[in-house]
Amino acid sequence: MASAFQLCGVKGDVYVTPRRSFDCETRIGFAKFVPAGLYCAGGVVSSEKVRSLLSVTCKAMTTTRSDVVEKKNNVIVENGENFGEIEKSSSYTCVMKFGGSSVASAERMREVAALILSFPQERPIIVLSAMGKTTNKLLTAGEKAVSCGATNVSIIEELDFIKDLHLRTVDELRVDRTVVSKHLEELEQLLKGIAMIKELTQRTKDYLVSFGECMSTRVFAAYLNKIGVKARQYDAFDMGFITTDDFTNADILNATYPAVAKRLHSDWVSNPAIPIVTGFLGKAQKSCAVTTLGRGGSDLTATTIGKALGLPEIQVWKDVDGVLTCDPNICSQATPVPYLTFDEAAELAYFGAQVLHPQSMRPAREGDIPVRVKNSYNPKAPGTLITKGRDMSKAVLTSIVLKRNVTMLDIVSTRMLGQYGFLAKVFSTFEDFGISVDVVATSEVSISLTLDPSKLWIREIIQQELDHVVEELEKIAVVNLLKNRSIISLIGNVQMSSLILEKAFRVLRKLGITVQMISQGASKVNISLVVNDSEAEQCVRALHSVFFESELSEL
Ligand SMILES: Nc1ncnc2c1ncn2[C@@H]1O[C@H](COP(=O)(O)OP(=O)(O)O)[C@@H](O)[C@H]1O
Ligand SMILES: N[C@@H](CC(=O)OP(=O)(O)O)C(=O)O
Repeated sequence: MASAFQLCGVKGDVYVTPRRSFDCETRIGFAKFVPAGLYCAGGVVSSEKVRSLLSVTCKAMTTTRSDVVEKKNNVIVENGENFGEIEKSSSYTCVMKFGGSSVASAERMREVAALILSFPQERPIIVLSAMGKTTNKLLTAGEKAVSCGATNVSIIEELDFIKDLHLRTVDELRVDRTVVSKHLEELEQLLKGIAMIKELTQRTKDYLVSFGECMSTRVFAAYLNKIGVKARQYDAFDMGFITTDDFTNADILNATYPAVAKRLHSDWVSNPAIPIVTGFLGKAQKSCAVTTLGRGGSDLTATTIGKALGLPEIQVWKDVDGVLTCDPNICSQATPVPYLTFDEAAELAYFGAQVLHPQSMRPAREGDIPVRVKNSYNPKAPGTLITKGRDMSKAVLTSIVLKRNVTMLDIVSTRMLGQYGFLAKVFSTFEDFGISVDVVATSEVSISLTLDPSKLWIREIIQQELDHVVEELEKIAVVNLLKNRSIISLIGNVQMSSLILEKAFRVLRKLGITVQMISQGASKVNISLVVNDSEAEQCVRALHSVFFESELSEL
């Protein structure tokens, strides 16, 4: 049965008093991570939930109203009812993912270790990406190997860079070089193999880039063990991450959840150690080869583990103060967004905000596990908390996202088919060619749509596929293919769509921009506008000023 509480906390403390009000399960976690100062939140949570969360998250509990909830010798009593012993959770309390920039050097790894240890009440699972730009360097090395000849592999600049980075890091951390030396040798052998067969398949690409995460996690685990913190390295492809065989963009299969939970639980029970897991990687269900989850896929690794273990919180540590109102590389004035819903975050990620992997919100939403986006360079910043719901009554616009280099198709029916037949034929054509569609706007006899560029990254195939699609559609329609377009997504409260559109179009009219397509999805959190690539950044900056930079909001 649900009981009513108000929770106020400083780090490590939770005060519980009676109150009605909103869902606060996630705010308990918030109190936990505010490094200094007071935070208050009210909420309705079940007694059971409070008990389990407190047991996990709080070092100490202090009561402000001892008649309601108190802690006596580790026993929670609520309104006189005894809920029994507060049990420390037997295994993990959260998952913490650190991206490439967070573990880019020995110094950064030391800082991340210190950061993890600054939460002594946590028993985290750590997910790491490859160090810095290692993934890009590996891909470039692979492409160079295709044409450089087997005898020239050792002089590929990127291979040198990767060797130097990892050897320098282990030396600086004073861990044994053997931690990475075998992988570095194998990497060179692999590049020689690619050079000999003069081909870099999608499957080989995945195996190639896996060296990045395999090495960063080994280095970090060795460092933790060296400083006396027991850690255990895991390759995701050997610990239960089962995926489709879609190399370079594999989907995680449901069998992953029980397999990962079982492995992590049983290892903890038999020999507790902090797990250090490779992000981004999996094992293909059919071929058993190493797969990757798409660029930025370590976020998805983290949320998958969070769901598998039903953890109270998933943390993704980045190099920015959370999800921002816009890409800071486009708008230097972008500011952190304190709260987001899973839907908003998913839409934002899908429509191109690099900060989160497009699929990463799915496991968190399914498991209803709060995701906190934090800055490993600035841990005191509150970051962004992503949950199922938030107070939208005052929300207008949350964030502006830009997706560049999009291909758009205008398809006008020649009326050879009826309306239903026309729409069905158009979409079945895309299905037949395995091309996914992003934004759609339709009228009775015409459709405008954009194609998802992430699915179209092998250039030669794109053109060929597009030619076939157009050829097929021209049997029933006049087709106009428009390249170099951008989607500007306005993520926010679509209940306010009239206000958002009024403001947005005022700005765009002032700039003399023609919007070529507009779409408001059923998700109710996103309005998408399509403009020319060449005008897009200027539009985004102007929209950002009008919505987020108050002194210019009268534009
Ligand atoms: N809306 C946004 N909010 C925050 N960061 C964004 C946004 N859009 C783009 N970015 C970029 O995403 C980067 C963080 O994502 P990413 O590089 O994948 O992090 P990591 O490698 O640490 O996981 C930031 O440095 C920033 O440049
Ligand atoms: N290393 C992989 C996976 C990843 O998630 O990286 P990051 O967390 O640095 O975005 C990539 O670069 O895509």
